[in-house]
Amino acid sequence: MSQPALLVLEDGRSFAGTSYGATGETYGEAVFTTGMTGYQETLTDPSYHRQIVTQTAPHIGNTGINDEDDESERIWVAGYVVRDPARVPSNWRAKRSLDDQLKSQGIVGISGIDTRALTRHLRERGAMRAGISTEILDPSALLEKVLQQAPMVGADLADEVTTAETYVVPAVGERRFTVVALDLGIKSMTPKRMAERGIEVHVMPATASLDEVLAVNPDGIFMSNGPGDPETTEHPTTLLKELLQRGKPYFGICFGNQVFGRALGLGTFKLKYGHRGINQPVLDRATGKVEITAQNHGFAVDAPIEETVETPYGTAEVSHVSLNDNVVEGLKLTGRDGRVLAFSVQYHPEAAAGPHDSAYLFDRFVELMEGRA
Ligand SMILES: NC(=O)CC[C@H](N)C(=O)O
Repeated sequence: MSQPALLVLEDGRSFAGTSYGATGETYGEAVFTTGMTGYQETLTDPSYHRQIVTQTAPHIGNTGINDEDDESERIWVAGYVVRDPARVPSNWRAKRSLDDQLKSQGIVGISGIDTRALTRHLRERGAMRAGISTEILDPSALLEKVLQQAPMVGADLADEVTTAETYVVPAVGERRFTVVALDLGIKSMTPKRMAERGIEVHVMPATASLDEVLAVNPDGIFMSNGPGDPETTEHPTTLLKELLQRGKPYFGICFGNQVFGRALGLGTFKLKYGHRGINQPVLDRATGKVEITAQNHGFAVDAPIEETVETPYGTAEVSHVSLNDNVVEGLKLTGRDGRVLAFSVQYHPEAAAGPHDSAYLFDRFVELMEGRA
């Protein structure tokens, strides 16, 4: 039997719908993603921790849940909003339905609401706190609880998603390089993309010390995607400064781009409603090429696009920009001899789910470690 559910946004707008997934109540930042496919990867991406995710694609759950596509060991979204869930999943890899998966992991969702109206509202007013409940069905009572929640600005969440212990993803074939990947909420596809290129990846907790990192004698350093406000990330930023000082090649993705920006002395800021989806156009300013990229970020680096920035480690510049709104999508650090020392992107070259236009960036990381970049 379908049970009623209520979604309330912090500005008082509310949507009445039907329970989807687990019953109960949940709170988080309401955001939307424009991915037409890849809901399994979205749900299990640790960067969505504490976010209530709305899918703009109206029909979700068609291919069920399989045993291969998880990006981590659990669903991380705080809540899930879909227009019209599939009643019967159908795919040769499907092991169970999305509804059952949400239920078994205790993820509260809502269906049957006008997700276009919700998305337009978030686009006009910005991402904001929200709550979903199957128990409190009075909008003003739920709103009261929404207003008690902590906002995303100022949220330091790496410790809540990072690995407890270091683990090693072995290189496929011959080991050519050793990389330390600081886990700020890493997606499982990222070390796989490196391993495919002969990189042995030591995935370390977000709290790993400089000594622990150097003990592995890494050829390169990587920092992952992850949830929360980059302005709160003190330890990874300090660690990265120390590693850049030592001339370690660096590659960062998403949160790793924001940490890199901060290590270079740049600021970060919250975007109105962020970039989430697998159809986001990005310009590579050096080549003039456009990539269609997978993205999931609510914050961005504040850097001058046309100018270079002198830093203690070299010259920094914006390498990639969003073609939708000119937001910084990549950074590059160059030494006095013109060689690239470190780089990062705000989007997801591991692209799970997503287009593979940006896979070349993992090759660029290899070239960086070979001293050829
Ligand atoms: N996917 C990510 O790494 C997101 C980074 C950061 N939490 C943001 O929202 O911008």
